[in-house]
Amino acid sequence: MTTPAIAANGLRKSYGDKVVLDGIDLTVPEGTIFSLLGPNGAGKTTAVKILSTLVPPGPGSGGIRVGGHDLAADPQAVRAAIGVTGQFSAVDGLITGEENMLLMADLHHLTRKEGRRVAAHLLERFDLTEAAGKPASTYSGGMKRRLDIAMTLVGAPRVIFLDEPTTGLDPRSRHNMWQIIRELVSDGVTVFLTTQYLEEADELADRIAVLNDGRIAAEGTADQLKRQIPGGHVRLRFTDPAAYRSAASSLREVTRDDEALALQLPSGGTQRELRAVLDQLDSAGIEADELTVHTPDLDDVFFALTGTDVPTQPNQSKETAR
Ligand SMILES: Nc1ncnc2c1ncn2[C@@H]1O[C@H](COP(=O)(O)OP(=O)(O)OP(=O)(O)O)[C@@H](O)[C@H]1O
Repeated sequence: MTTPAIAANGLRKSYGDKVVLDGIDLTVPEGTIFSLLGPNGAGKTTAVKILSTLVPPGPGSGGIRVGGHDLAADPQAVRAAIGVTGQFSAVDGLITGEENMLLMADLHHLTRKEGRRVAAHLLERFDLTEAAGKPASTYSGGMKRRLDIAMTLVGAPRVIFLDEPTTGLDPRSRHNMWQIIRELVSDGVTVFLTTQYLEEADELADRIAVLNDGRIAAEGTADQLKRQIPGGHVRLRFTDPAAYRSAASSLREVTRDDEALALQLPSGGTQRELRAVLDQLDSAGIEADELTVHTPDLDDVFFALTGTDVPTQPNQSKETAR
């Protein structure tokens, strides 16, 4: 097995009396996307700051290795192996996109010629060549995020921390950013992603951890997390109130929504379970006007594990119409 890109044991951090991280373990294999989810204030940014050497871990934390280096013994080597973008953007609005890139090249001690080559290549890759000569303050939100990532890549990091990279972006820019993140990973980079958008974690992450009350409440692939919680059901909708009432009284274990003339029957969503529901409806002579299958999604997981409201979501269909 290869060495993980990130391995943290018993990560702890408190601010005053407030315990933010209460001993969490994180392991991220190389070349994968790991997503840390959690409600506002759960400690996601704190975890990123510790792993990227911006703040020290709390006393009692176990060992932390990032990019193959021990964070306590060799923070310099960790810094050289990582890139961080997100809530604390490095983009300087007063200078142009290209000047921002060249500044990064200087910081990484590239020669003038090499700096220009790398900057031009990355500006092109992130579709910023045309805007390269304009002050970054004139860029749209999506362009600034792209510039920020391009600047991070000047140092050719092997591990990238993306702290809420798409917050505030419109759907098209969000999808562009997802594509960029996928390309980074296909180049072998490891991505540690924090996000408020469950759809984003579902789309991108190989593994997801849900942070709540200072601890990891659950960890796994999106599918594994969804399987951990109940919530699958079949929903039947009627237009005729009499048909609705008759179905409601002849079916067992249903949840009624009298206003919408809809009934909900628990069902795991497998073909076998769905067939059982259909057989039950046939034998009771029930014909609904609409039947939809609902399988638990990450919203349900988040709600079940953190007991908080689901964060703001882009439009997301929870129902699979049949
Ligand atoms: N420097 C600090 N001093 C005191 N408290 C802090 C400091 N930094 C963070 N906190 C507190 O630690 C908790 C976790 O903050 P953090 O920013 O890590 O959360 P988060 O999960 O990233 O939240 P969000 O999604 O809102 O960005 C919060 O209650 C925050 O107020």
